Amino acid sequence: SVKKTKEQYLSILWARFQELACYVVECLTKYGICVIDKFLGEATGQEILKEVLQLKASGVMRQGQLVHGPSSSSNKYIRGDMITWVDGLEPRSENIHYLISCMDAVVVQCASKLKAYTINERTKAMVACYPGHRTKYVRHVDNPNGDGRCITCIYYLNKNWDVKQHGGLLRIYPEGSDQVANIEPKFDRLLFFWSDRRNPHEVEQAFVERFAITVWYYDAEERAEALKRFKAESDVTSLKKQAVPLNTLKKSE
Ligand SMILES: O=C(O)CCC(=O)Nc1cc2ccccc2cn1
Ligand SMILES: [Mn+2]
Repeated sequence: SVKKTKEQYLSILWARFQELACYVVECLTKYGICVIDKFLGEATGQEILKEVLQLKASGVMRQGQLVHGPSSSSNKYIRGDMITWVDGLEPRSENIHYLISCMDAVVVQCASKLKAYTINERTKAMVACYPGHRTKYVRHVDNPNGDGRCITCIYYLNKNWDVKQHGGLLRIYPEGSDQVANIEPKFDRLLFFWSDRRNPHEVEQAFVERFAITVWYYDAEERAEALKRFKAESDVTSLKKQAVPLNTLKKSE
């Protein structure tokens, strides 16, 4: 019956995410970075790309604002990405929602193996487009001051990407090492890295459109600390609003 096959499908998916999680935890622990290729397969990746292109066509994507900078023309020389935040429940976003659920399913399995963290929340998904014409993102740290984010998870959507022609290479400079990680923003590629000062990174100038979907996962303890600190400084509800509990593919579902 259909129900049977759906349950079988989900249990196969769940077993695969358990396997992936072991690899992710091993890589993160050893290198602080982990790349998984062919995460969802050609067809699903294609559907997600279609939904992202629709988002772009709908005009909701805005110039990425610097966290602490006024919006000025110089921004595009610091970060040229156009972004929009989605929770995947928007109309015509079923495949983006599926991607986020799969990211959550892998991270939930990792969480139980990452003793140093308690990961139970994440941001919404940030859909980013570098419009090309030499837009880039200067070297930065995602979470330099302990705002609670511990893992950055990026899914790339760029078919037949060739860095030599198209640019857009993500370069990560792991702290304390003279090695640089050069990550090509390849289609259906999933990337994890620690969000803190261990992983300064930059996006080299892109000559053609470059799409990615990013989710940041919170460590409960660091997040609680940050909220306490922010309570003194600003309206905490805005920060509270940003956190989403992980929507995992329940085994029983
Ligand atoms: O697309 C990539 O390969 C990575 C791009 C990247 O680092 N994006 C990014 C985007 C951000 C948006 C808001 C706040 C912090 C942010 C930090 N990093
Ligand atoms: Mn970043």
